[in-house]
Amino acid sequence: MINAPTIILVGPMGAGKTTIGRLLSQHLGREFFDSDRVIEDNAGADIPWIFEKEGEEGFRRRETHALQSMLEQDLPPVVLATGGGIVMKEENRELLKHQALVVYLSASVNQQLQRTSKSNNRPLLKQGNPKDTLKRLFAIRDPLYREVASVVVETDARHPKAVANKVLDAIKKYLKTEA
Ligand SMILES: Nc1ncnc2c1ncn2[C@@H]1O[C@H](COP(=O)(O)OP(=O)(O)OP(=O)(O)O)[C@@H](O)[C@H]1O
Ligand SMILES: O=C(O)C1=C[C@@H](O)[C@@H](O)[C@H](O)C1
Ligand SMILES: [Mg+2]
Repeated sequence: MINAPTIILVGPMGAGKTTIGRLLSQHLGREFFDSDRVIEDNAGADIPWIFEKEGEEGFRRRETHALQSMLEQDLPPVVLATGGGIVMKEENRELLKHQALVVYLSASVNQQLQRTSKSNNRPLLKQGNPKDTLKRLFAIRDPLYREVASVVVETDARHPKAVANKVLDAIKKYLKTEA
């Protein structure tokens, strides 16, 4: 068991934040949350519906609200997976940097493309060519993920369990250097 604050996973669509977050929470005996699910539960609607009715701007407002309310609650430390665009707002980045231990799960654009190709629930990948979109988002967001993260873990060509173990090792190493 490790004595870490709330662990927040950031990274692009298909990096595996939801998948790895769930594995980490099981390993650590912590509760698991996913900001995308919290937004959907609060809205009583799914993400494609929110994008359609309220635009990306409406979704981002809901995302900030979900992040704030998760971090403001006096919960024991949890594992929180976030949506790929959480780093786009400066106020979110400030919350992430100061209120949690942030792990950036990185993945190449080809790997992101492969992992997102089977599902239909990411509205940003429904407009135009998904590979071009992922490339464009990567160029904007990679520096922002790095800005907020204490730990960066590369996920390409690794089984989810191997990624989760790598994250745990990286967190332990980080906490030792911080002590
Ligand atoms: N390390 C991995 N190896 C193989 N497949 C993976 C790995 N990590 C995740 N996947 C698969 O990739 C798909 C996307 O993963 P996941 O939903 O966890 O990504 P995400 O980062 O949460 O994306 P989003 O930002 O859209 O929420 C899932 O089908 C998952 O099973
Ligand atoms: O990368 C993004 O901007 C997004 C990623 C998903 O997790 C969802 O939060 C939503 O589809 C937007
Ligand atoms: Mg997810």
